Amino acid sequence: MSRSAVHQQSAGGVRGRLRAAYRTRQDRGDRWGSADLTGWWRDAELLRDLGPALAGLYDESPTVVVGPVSRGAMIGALTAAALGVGFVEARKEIAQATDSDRWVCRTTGPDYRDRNLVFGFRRGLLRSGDRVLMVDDWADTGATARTVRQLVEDCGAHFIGAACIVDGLLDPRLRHDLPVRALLDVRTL
Ligand SMILES: O=P(O)(O)OC[C@H]1O[C@H](OP(=O)(O)OP(=O)(O)O)[C@H](O)[C@@H]1O
Ligand SMILES: Nc1ncnc2[nH]cnc12
Repeated sequence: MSRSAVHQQSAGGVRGRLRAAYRTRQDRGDRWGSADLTGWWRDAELLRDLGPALAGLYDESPTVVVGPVSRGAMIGALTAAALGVGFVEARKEIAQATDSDRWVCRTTGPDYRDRNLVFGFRRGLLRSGDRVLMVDDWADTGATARTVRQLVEDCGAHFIGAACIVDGLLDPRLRHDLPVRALLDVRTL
């Protein structure tokens, strides 16, 4: 059985527990409400099991994990620890320390809140031979995942794909094209 097939079996329990701990916060008259993910991080067993479950979404072994701040960085670090590889934050504030401190930066297309955000990290954190797994909690427009993919490719590294907790992709083609894999489909929450 492949690595992802083995992991997918054990991820079955994680999926059920994620659904049970998820809440939509909604006032009367509010059509959509907002997603409350805090229960996922508050549950010690879920927190322990999330990294291995996300790590198992792809068979290809990464050499490094990249996670966009803030929630992508938190669960990205859990996933990197489960895989035994290092972790790179994709930061929203570019904090170049000196003129010689080279960063790679890219601006997203409109994200789920219609923002164009600048993401980046120190150029030296990725090598051209790296195989990179991106981790995030949620994919919606895919703008964040697309931008991280560009940053990885700017470094000459290989983008394996995005491993997310929730697939809420508005454009289903991105699932294959980026690619994006997730533990939960938004319609099952
Ligand atoms: O597919 P997209 O439309 O790009 O949306 C996905 C991004 O949106 C959320 O981040 P958010 O900006 O809410 O940041 P946070 O993790 O700091 O809360 C989420 O963590 C993803 O990074
Ligand atoms: N609808 C949503 N709820 C919470 N986080 C998100 N990130 C992107 N879309 C989101």
